[in-house]
Amino acid sequence: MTTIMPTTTGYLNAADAAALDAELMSTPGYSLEQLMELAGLAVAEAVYQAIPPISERKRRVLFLCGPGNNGGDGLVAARHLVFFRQYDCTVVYPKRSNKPLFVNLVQQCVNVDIPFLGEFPTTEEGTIDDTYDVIVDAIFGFSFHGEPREPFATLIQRMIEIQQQQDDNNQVKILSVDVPSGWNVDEGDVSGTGFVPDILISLTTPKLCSQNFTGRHFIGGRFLPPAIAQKYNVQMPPYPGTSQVMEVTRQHIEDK
Ligand SMILES: NC(=O)C1=CN([C@@H]2O[C@H](COP(=O)(O)OP(=O)(O)OC[C@H]3O[C@@H](n4cnc5c(N)ncnc54)[C@H](O)[C@@H]3O)[C@@H](O)[C@H]2O)[C@@H](O)CC1
Ligand SMILES: [K+]
Repeated sequence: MTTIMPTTTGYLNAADAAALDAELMSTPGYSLEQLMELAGLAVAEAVYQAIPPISERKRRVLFLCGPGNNGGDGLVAARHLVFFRQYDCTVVYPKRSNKPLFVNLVQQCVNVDIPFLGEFPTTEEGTIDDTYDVIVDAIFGFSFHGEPREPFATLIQRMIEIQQQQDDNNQVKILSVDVPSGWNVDEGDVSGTGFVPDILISLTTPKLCSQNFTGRHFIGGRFLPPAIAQKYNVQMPPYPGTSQVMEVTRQHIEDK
């Protein structure tokens, strides 16, 4: 893991995360397409670092994509991982947005032969398919509130079932994008789903819910202008070289 200096980020609550996002896209600023492309590239890079390629075969990656921009980050990441070459990606995208941005992102995935499913894949015997190396949870991000509704509640339940049926080796890793889906953005798993990902990639800066997260934690989103960072009292981590992500520890995040 890269060691970082104690110049690092704090935690953002849901309201500030949404305000920061809006500010990034205020005029003149970034477009949503730009930010999503960079966010998705960071997610792909985090997958690559956490579950690196192996020589025997391609890694299998299952993306669970929700109805909003968190799901869009997943669509972008799936495409980038295919271009990284050692990964086979499958996308579960049950509630497709008809906005042009999302229609295009889906088509870009189809163009690189990524299969799309409407629900969590099962085996020929009808059991849950747990033969993936990694599941990317891109269901809900910082705009999630309340209790998860269907069909996404079932997707979250499937991730929990896969974790429960694994032995200590934990073959299938689960990587959540920005917020573990089903968690309250400020308070964490208050509805008691029991879902805890192995890996989290926080975009721009960690959200409050990740304060007690003890798994591997990456930060991505290398696009924060200094004035906005200062306004929200957050800092970009010192990303190494050309990397879009940086792995951090809880202490790094809190040592402001
Ligand atoms: N600031 C950043 O760094 C960027 C953030 N992006 C991503 O955008 C995300 C936020 O995107 P959005 O604001 O679109 O929101 P989300 O993707 O968090 O989710 C919103 C969607 O979920 C639905 N929803 C909310 N609560 C629900 C519930 N209880 N049951 C079922 N459905 C529910 C809403 O109706 C809406 O369709 C971030 O978390 C991040 O992943 C990137 O795409 C762009 C850059
Ligand atoms: K998520």
